[in-house]
Amino acid sequence: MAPISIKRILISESVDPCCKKILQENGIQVTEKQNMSKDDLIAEIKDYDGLVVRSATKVTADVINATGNLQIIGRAGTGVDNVDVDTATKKGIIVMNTPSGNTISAAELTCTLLMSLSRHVPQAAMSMKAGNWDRKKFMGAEMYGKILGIVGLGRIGKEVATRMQSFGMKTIGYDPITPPEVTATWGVDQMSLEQLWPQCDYITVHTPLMPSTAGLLNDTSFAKCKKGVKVVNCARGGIIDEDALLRALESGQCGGAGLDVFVEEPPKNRALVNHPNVISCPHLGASTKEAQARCGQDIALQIVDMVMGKGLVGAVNAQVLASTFSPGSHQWIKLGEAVGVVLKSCTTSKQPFSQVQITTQGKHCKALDCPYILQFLVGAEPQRVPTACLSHWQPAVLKGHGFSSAPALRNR
Ligand SMILES: NC(=O)C1=CN([C@@H]2O[C@H](COP(=O)(O)OP(=O)(O)OC[C@H]3O[C@@H](n4cnc5c(N)ncnc54)[C@H](O)[C@@H]3O)[C@@H](O)[C@H]2O)C=CC1
Ligand SMILES: O=C(O)C(=O)COP(=O)(O)O
Repeated sequence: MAPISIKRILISESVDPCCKKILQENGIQVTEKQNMSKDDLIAEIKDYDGLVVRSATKVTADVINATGNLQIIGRAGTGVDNVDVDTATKKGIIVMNTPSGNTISAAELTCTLLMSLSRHVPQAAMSMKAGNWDRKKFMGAEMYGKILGIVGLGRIGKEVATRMQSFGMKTIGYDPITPPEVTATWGVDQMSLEQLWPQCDYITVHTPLMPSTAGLLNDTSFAKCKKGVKVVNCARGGIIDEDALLRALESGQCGGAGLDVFVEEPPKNRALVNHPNVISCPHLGASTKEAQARCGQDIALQIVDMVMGKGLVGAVNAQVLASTFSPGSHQWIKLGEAVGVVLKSCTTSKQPFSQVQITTQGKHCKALDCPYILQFLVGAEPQRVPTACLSHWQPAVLKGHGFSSAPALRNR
C-alpha cells in the first residue's frame, strides 16, 4: 500500500485522550476544537490532512469541498451517516470507522431501556424525587416469557439477543444478510417482518439508517403489531418513524418507547421526549469510558498504520481503498470486481454464495488478497456487503455477516 502523508489532524469532538496521545507519539500534530459551527469548521478544515469525529460533527459536502489536503476522515465509532461518504470518495478522501469498539455499550444501553420500559424505572424515580410514593401507578410486567423482536442482527443485535435471553425472553428477528442458520446458533429465530410484527411484546432496531430502513416501523407496521407493543431505538433516528410512533403512543397501539437517537439531535420537537410513556437519552449508546477508550485508540492506531503503509483497516469507502493500493494493483482490483459481476450474473439464487474460492496464478497476485477479495465482493454482492464487512474484510467477520464461508484466495 502506498503510504499516505498525514501531518496535522483536527479532532472536532470529545474523543478519548488516548487518541491524541497515540497520534502525537507518532509524529502527527493534533488540534482539538469542539462545538464548531459549520462555518467555523469550513474555515478551520483547510489546514488539516485528517479529521477525527464522532456523530455530532456533520461532515457535509460543503465541508468536504472546502478541504484542501484532507486525506482521511476518521469516525471514532460506528455510524458514518454524519459523513457524506460519496463526496469524500469523489475527492479521494478515505473514510474510516471503528465499528466494534462501542458494540457492548450500545447493546447494554438497549437492554437498560428494554428493562426500564418493563418496570417504569425512570418515571418511578422522577415521581419519588417529586415527593410521591405511588406504587399502583407503576405496575410493570415481567420480561420472562415475553417475545423480543430484533430487527438488524449484526454486532449489536446479537449482543442484545444473548443478554435478553438470560431474562427468559424468546428472541426472534429479521436481517436480510445474516443467515438464519447463523442467528440460530445464538438463539434467534429469523422470519419475515410480516411474521415478526404480530408476535412481539418488545421490538428493538439495530440497523444502519439508509433508504431501506428509514421508517421500518411506520403506521402500517405498527398496525400489524400487538396492541401495547414496546419499542426501542438505540440505532439511528428515523428507523422508527417519529410521527407514526407518536400516533401509536397516543392511540395505545404502542405501550412505550425507549429512544436514544432522534432524526434531529438534539430534537427541537419535544413531543416524543415529553410523552409520559417515552424514556429517552441524549444519544448515550457509546458514552461509556470503555467504549470511548476503545474507539479513540482504534481510530488513532488505524490512522497510524495507514500512514506507515502497514495496512488499511476500517475504511468504509472501498473505491478509495482501491485507489490507495499501488498503481500496479489497480488492474487486479478491477479484475476482482469484474469476476464478482460475472459470477453474480451466472447465478439466479437470491441467497449469498455458500462457498467461493478464487484461484490466481503467478507471483504478481500473491500480495493481493485483501483488495482483490473486497472488490470481488463489491462486484458480486454489492447490496449484501454491509459497511461492517467493507471495513473489517477479514474472513471471520465476513463469515459472521452472511457469507457462510468467506471467499478463499489461493495462489498457485
Ligand atoms: N446509540 C449509539 O450510540 C450507537 C448506535 N449505533 C448504531 O447501531 C446500529 C447497528 O450497529 P451495528 O450492530 O454495529 O451494525 P452492523 O453493521 O453490525 O449490523 C447492522 C445489521 O443491520 C442489518 N440490516 C441492514 N438492512 C436491514 C434491514 N432492512 N432490515 C433488517 N436488518 C438490516 C445488516 O445486515 C446488519 O447485519 C447502527 O445504526 C449504528 O450506527 C452503534 C453504536 C452506538
Ligand atoms: O457509533 C455510533 O454509531 C454512535 O451512534 C455513537 O455515536 P457517538 O460516538 O457517541 O457520537
